[in-house]
Amino acid sequence: MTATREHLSQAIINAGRFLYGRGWSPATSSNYSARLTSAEVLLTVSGKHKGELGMDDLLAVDMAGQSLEEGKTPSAETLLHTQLYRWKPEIGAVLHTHSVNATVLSRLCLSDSLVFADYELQKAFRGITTHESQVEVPVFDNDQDIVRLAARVQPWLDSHPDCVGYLIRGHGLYTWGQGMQDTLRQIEAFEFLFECELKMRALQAR
Ligand SMILES: CSC[C@@H](O)[C@@H](O)C(=O)COP(=O)(O)O
Ligand SMILES: [Zn+2]
Repeated sequence: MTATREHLSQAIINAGRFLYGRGWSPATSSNYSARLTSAEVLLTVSGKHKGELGMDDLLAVDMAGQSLEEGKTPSAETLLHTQLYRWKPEIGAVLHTHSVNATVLSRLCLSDSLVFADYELQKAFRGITTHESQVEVPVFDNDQDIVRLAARVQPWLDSHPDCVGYLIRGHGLYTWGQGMQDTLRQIEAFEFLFECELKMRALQAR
């Protein structure tokens, strides 16, 4: 195993323990990846418990999402990862989670996107320097056909080069960053904003 692969594998395993511990990757849900080279991505295999990942629970895929390792099945959502690495060469890690708050908020949102504004924590996202900004998060309808879902995500990415993440309705969150630490910070920031938004809505409904 190369030093890069070993290092990235450990980063993914650690991320899984953290995200499962926070309750954001329950019941084998979620998938995680990191860029190995310009042509290959290290990704979780399908169906494993994400709090108990081992070195063997990761595999390399090419940028078309094809497995490069016999006997291992890549995540069912591989294409949603590889499309992000193809979209921006600076992306080094992608995390997909299934928190309760992401699931509930995405179901409450009847429009095509959520907009966060006036939260100081927006500055946790790459490129944002003030609360006086807007973070728009698109919400795509869920689809078991991942090719079709990826095809609906792509035009949004192409027309929103500053997009920092998206929700899939009733399903979960995708976000990305230059490295695993950036991406974990964005997951935490999203989860904070989702919880604030749900609390605000609950109080306003009284
Ligand atoms: C346990 S249900 C969640 C899955 O359907 C899927 O959405 C998911 O996130 C994990 O799929 P996986 O194939 O293990 O990467
Ligand atoms: Zn999922």
